[in-house]
Amino acid sequence: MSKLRVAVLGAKGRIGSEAVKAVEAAEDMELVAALGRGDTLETLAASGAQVAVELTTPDSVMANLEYCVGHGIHAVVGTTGWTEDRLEKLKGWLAASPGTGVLIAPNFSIGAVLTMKFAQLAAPWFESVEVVELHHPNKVDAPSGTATRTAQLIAAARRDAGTPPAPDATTTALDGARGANVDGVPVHAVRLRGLLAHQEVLLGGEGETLTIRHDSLHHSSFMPGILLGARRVGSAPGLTFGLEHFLDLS
Ligand SMILES: NC(=O)c1ccc[n+]([C@@H]2O[C@H](COP(=O)([O-])OP(=O)(O)OC[C@H]3O[C@@H](n4cnc5c(N)ncnc54)[C@H](O)[C@@H]3O)[C@@H](O)[C@H]2O)c1
Ligand SMILES: O=C(O)C1=N[C@H](C(=O)O)CCC1
Repeated sequence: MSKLRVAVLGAKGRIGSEAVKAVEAAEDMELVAALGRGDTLETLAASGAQVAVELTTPDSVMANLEYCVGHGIHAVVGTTGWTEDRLEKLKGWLAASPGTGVLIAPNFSIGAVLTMKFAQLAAPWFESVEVVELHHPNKVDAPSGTATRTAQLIAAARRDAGTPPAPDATTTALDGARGANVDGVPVHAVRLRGLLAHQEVLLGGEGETLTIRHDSLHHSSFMPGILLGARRVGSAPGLTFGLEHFLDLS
């Protein structure tokens, strides 16, 4: 059987370099290109890549995806920075390239995907909910893509269930003291040397609290999700947002 031809964008980065190793080690895949900043995207088409794994930076991801989708190359995207505007633009490119698939995964680790699922399930049952994400200090964006998505899913679950807003008597606060407001859910971002990627969802009700915590201790935690995404994305034309859709969790 022929191997899946995979390219990695952001190949010299923290997660990209790990993805290069994972693709090289996968028996059903061939690494056909490994691009860093400044390398020409034409290498992708010339290499015959079927899937591009996009692990660059929020300022690079759109141009890379425009090229991939325009050339019918499926993409598995871990890069953060997704706004409604960006998603609409991407959907426009995909509409013009029927058959091409893009998976955007705010987090490729199974534990983080399950954290989001558990948080969604628990959110309507507690008066209060806040998200704390903790990352390495080299991370350029805050809050994390995972925390933003988690808060959005929590907010949607509470809205669907008719849960009232969380109580909060704060009338005076230093800027930022109550975190960022993501769809009404406070999200707090910690940057600390020694950490990689961690998240807590704190839920509180009368006389009880529930804490859902996930820790990615090594970039290897993201690799099974990336490889799964690369294997599945070609059979999922259009945009898929969230690895859970390939895990049959939703
Ligand atoms: N979804 C997930 O599970 C997951 C996990 C970890 C990191 N991330 C995200 O992945 C992205 C990368 O994270 P990182 O920690 O590896 O960052 P990093 O800065 O270590 O790596 C990014 C790399 O991309 C390169 N790059 C920038 N523009 C490029 C371009 N146009 N073409 C090719 N390469 C380019 C940079 O030079 C750098 O080497 C971030 O957005 C991060 O939040 C996602
Ligand atoms: O290290 C990073 O940067 C990470 N980014 C993603 C995010 O913003 O959620 C996933 C976790 C690691």
